[in-house]
Amino acid sequence: MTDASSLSTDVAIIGAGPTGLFAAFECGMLKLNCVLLDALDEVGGQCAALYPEKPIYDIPAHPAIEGAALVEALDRQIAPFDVPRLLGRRVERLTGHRGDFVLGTDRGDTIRARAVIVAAGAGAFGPNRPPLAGLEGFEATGAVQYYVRRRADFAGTRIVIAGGGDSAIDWALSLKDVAEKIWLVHRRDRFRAAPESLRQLDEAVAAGLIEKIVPYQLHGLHGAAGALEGVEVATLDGDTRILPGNRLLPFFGLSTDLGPIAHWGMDSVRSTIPVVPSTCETSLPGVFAVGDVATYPGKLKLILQGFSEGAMAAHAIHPIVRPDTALHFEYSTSKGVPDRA
Ligand SMILES: Cc1cc2nc3c(=O)[nH]c(=O)nc-3n(C[C@H](O)[C@H](O)[C@H](O)COP(=O)(O)OP(=O)(O)OC[C@H]3O[C@@H](n4cnc5c(N)ncnc54)[C@H](O)[C@@H]3O)c2cc1C
Repeated sequence: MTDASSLSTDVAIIGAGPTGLFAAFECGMLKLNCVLLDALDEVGGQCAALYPEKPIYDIPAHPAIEGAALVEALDRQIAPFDVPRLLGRRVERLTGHRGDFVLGTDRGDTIRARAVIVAAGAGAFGPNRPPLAGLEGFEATGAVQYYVRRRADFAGTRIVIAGGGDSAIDWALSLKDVAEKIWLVHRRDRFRAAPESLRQLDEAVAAGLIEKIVPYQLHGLHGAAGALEGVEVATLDGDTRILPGNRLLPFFGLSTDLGPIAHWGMDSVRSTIPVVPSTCETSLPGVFAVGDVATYPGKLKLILQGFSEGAMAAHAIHPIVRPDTALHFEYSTSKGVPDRA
């Protein structure tokens, strides 16, 4: 849906990442109507926008599934419920109270909802960018990128990868099969990643497929008109060298920002929203939070945890929307899912 401007629903779900999509399924199973809203033009949140080709290994019953494939499967799972979606719209305003909320988007849409699920993940997420002179010009041509959407785009390139965590190492390992050369730059001698990744990194370094550049940090970019010809790196003592890369992939983490959500009156702590662990209700009655944006003691920012939070929130919302109908817990049956082929 692209031009709807006024809608009424049982549940408004802000964020169509993996947990927002699955929360829509759980609402559907309980016969609660919902609407999905997302600031991005496509569903899937981080999985679609940041790592569509990266395998995910910790989704139950999927030994490995790529980000895009997971999103496609979640989307197929909610298809029977015909959930309206307002994409490319950022929710800016939330007013009202438990049982009667009004949401407003930056495109002028108005959505009335009896309950709200905030599945906003990292909020307005973006990469932490290195402070290098002339960076924008190289970003504009794609010589500097922060995500790998298609490995094929890096075929035959000479890539400088910067960072010392899982993303830097995983992408170095993944791209070594297509790139001409990979340098892995880190300001410390030691990398912090899963033991198996570190083992594979040692193997690739020994085989000459990846060259570790440590302890160095990014210092400058060389080239003209957006064409990268070299990446200058420096030690803390000021020794410099130039790596003749034509692509730079800095992996310095994501900066997170709740954006407008921070002004809706809910308690928040460092870009997350504390919730009651058994229901996922926030400090604002009738507003629930699930997935990466939700926090409570023991919270793991994993997709599988977001799925279970979506189920808990949907069950907690049922009495708000259907106060006169008792909810008898049932296992999933075809009864709950309309028109499944
Ligand atoms: C490189 C990488 C690898 C990862 N690998 C794994 C892994 O192997 N296993 C795993 O479990 N997790 C992994 N994760 C983490 C996983 O992607 C997140 O836990 C997951 O995406 C959280 O889902 P979510 O739906 O809560 O939020 P998100 O995926 O962040 O989606 C939130 C959505 O909300 C939207 N939004 C935010 N604010 C608004 C607003 N005001 N109005 C409208 N829309 C809004 C955003 O546009 C976004 O689309 C990885 C993350 C990264 C970056």
